[in-house]
Amino acid sequence: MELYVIKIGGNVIDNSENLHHFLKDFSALKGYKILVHGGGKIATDLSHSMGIEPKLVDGRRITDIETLRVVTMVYAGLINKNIVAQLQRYSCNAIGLTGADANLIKATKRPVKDIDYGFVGDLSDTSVDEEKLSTLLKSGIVPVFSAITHDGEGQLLNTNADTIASALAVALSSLYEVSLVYCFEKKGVLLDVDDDLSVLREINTAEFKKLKEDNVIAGGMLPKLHNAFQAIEKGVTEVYIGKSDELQLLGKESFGTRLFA
Ligand SMILES: Nc1ncnc2c1ncn2[C@@H]1O[C@H](COP(=O)(O)OP(=O)(O)O)[C@@H](O)[C@H]1O
Ligand SMILES: CC(=O)N[C@@H](CCC(=O)OP(=O)(O)O)C(=O)O
Repeated sequence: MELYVIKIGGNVIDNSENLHHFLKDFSALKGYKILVHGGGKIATDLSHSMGIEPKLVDGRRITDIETLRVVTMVYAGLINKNIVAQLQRYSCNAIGLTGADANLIKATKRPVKDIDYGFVGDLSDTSVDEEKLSTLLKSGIVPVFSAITHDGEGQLLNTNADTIASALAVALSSLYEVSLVYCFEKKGVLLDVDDDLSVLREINTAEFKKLKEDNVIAGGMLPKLHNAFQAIEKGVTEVYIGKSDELQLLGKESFGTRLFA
């Protein structure tokens, strides 16, 4: 049985027109599906307006207790519930979740090494309860995960949404043929970040390494591809990175970049 795990990034969520276009196409996808959303840009903007200076290291947010409050409100509240309401409008019976709900994703607070990331959760191969998630899917419900997890001891944790999508895809690979799709505002992995026509239709691990060395791939694309390649190594059937308003092209050659081992 096939399952789509689709992640939508913060730049798309921040643009209501693009978000609606994406959610309409997501609703129209047939079969089992899970949506994972970020919202980093909105959390950053709101932090600024609350006088809390956002700090990110290699795309990961340093999450002190104040920041944890902001991201919980923004990701698990505002964004998650809006997305669920929009999906209901398109007759997609979604349920909005954090990892704490039904204990679906348990994380471990990142240990302090050179940097103290604060309340940031890391995932392991046993973090996801795939059996319980599968029960939800089989009852016709579409899970929508925000970037909030928990440690099982009462502590909420902020976890990168790309990582959550990858961990869900890997865990559910034992039960489904999983396609993991990262949707964002560009056409895929680009040779020139400002030119959508420069999209690479395929990349493998060796090419990724070379593109990294040549600084063709940078910023948020680095952890995204790292998560994506990990998913392939751990048994996910197919992984794509592509543009949020082209989801209807999924399964055709013209959608985004496909990753190979
Ligand atoms: N080679 C590349 N191809 C596409 N995007 C790239 C590339 N290198 C860097 N990027 C940047 O990575 C960003 C995506 O990462 P990020 O902002 O973390 O995504 P999201 O929040 O949607 O998960 C793009 O907006 C783009 O500016
Ligand atoms: C720990 C950590 O960095 N968490 C992320 C979670 C949100 C996210 O991943 O959002 P995008 O997909 O929009 O980047 C953050 O707070 O930015």
